[in-house]
Amino acid sequence: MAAAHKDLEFADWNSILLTGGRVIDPANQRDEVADVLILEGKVAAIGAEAKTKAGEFQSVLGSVPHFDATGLVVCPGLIDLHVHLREPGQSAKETIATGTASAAKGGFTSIVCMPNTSPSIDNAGTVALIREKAAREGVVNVFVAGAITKGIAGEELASIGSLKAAGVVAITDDGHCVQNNDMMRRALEYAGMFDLTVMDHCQDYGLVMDGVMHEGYWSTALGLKGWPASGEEMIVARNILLAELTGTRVHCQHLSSAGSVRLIREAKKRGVPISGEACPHHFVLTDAAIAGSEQFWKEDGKGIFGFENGAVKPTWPNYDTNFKMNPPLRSVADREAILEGLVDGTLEVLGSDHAPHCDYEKEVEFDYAPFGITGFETELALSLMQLYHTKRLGLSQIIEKFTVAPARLLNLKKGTLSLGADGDVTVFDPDAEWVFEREATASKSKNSPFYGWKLKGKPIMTIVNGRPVYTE
Ligand SMILES: NC(=O)N[C@@H](CC(=O)O)C(=O)O
Ligand SMILES: [Zn+2]
Ligand SMILES: [Zn+2]
Repeated sequence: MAAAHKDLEFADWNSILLTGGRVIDPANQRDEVADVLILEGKVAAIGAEAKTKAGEFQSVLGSVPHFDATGLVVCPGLIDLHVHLREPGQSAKETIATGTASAAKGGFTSIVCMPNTSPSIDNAGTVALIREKAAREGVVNVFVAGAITKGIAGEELASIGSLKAAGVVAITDDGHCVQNNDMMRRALEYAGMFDLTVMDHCQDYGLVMDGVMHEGYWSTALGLKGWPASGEEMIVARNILLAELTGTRVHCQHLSSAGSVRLIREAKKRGVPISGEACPHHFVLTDAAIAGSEQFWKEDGKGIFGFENGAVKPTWPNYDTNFKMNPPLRSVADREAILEGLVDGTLEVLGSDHAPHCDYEKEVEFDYAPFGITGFETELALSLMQLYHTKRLGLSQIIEKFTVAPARLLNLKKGTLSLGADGDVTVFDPDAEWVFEREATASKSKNSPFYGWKLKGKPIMTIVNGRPVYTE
């Protein structure tokens, strides 16, 4: 692999020439070996003229840094539309600095942070605070999602117009879910007026109650309170009906169940403005992981993940709180349905739901641990493993779900390598094998279930506005 970049001091530059990589830009239906030139933060040339232009520029302003991307994929900077940065108020878990460093390490150039902070992002002042802080301390582009309701408490609508004016790219009560259907209807009507996407964490409180894992065989075997899939599907169905009623798009976040995929597939066929997102943990793991069941590890160990290498040992009962997230890991059938939804386009975007929590919070009984796991640094590899290395999808289709699809959903001027576009680029090796180590994560929190896993697919360079912010 090329190591030329190690000798260069990139920090002063916002121009770079990437040569010999496989350039995949789904927005422009491009998939070919080509050179890419970023000049002063913008995509300046792709193909034969990249070198010529770099030469011209060079003679005027000195040499343009060069990276040999032969054998690597060069694509528009990846976007993660569902992440928790924990500022303001929860900086023991994560900060904008550490969260964006982890994003860069995962290959992401743009991220959308959720409003369940302390205080929540339900007013223009807090939006401004985060945007200013992100501009100063963040290493990737940070877009902000505002709250639907004040304090994400579900009782009174937030000032949606002023949130939009302050620059939010969407609204959601993520972490919570607006239970009152009329309030959700009004939120959709306002959001429609302001041309703002509404994202929703789909959870019916009555059905879910104090459930901590998927309701099924394993919740019974482990003696843990179950959370039925219908607790998610009920709200997905509600969102479909309200999207239809109001004409405003609703994006259903972190879907985990077969029924949700089925509902969205059917609604889309009728032209309802609805969309869905999948997170790697839901299409890689199942609830049997919480039991540490032999069955789970054997079943998957035979497959692409190579647990037989001894990285992860089945232990019964496991109760590892790093397998606890909202919504929960579900059954094998649910996992398959999420994969099918990704393959047939029902679920058009991938997101991490990067949700950092401190060790002391997670190191308690399963019932008491907070929901959520970190995700930036394993997201690309797990997606490639479950979708590309298993031949379910091609690279271009996967990259689409990480670039142009989320950009379109949120009206972001990102996600393409069109001439003149922002110079955000991700360079990755789809075949590189590596082990995810706890000591290596750039996140402030360590709550991942994937340590010790042998992964395949690795970000090599993350470029934001022409500047490498991460190099392998
Ligand atoms: N997903 C999670 O399990 N946790 C998220 C909240 C959320 O995304 O709903 C968190 O903020 O910790
Ligand atoms: Zn959520
Ligand atoms: Zn979330």
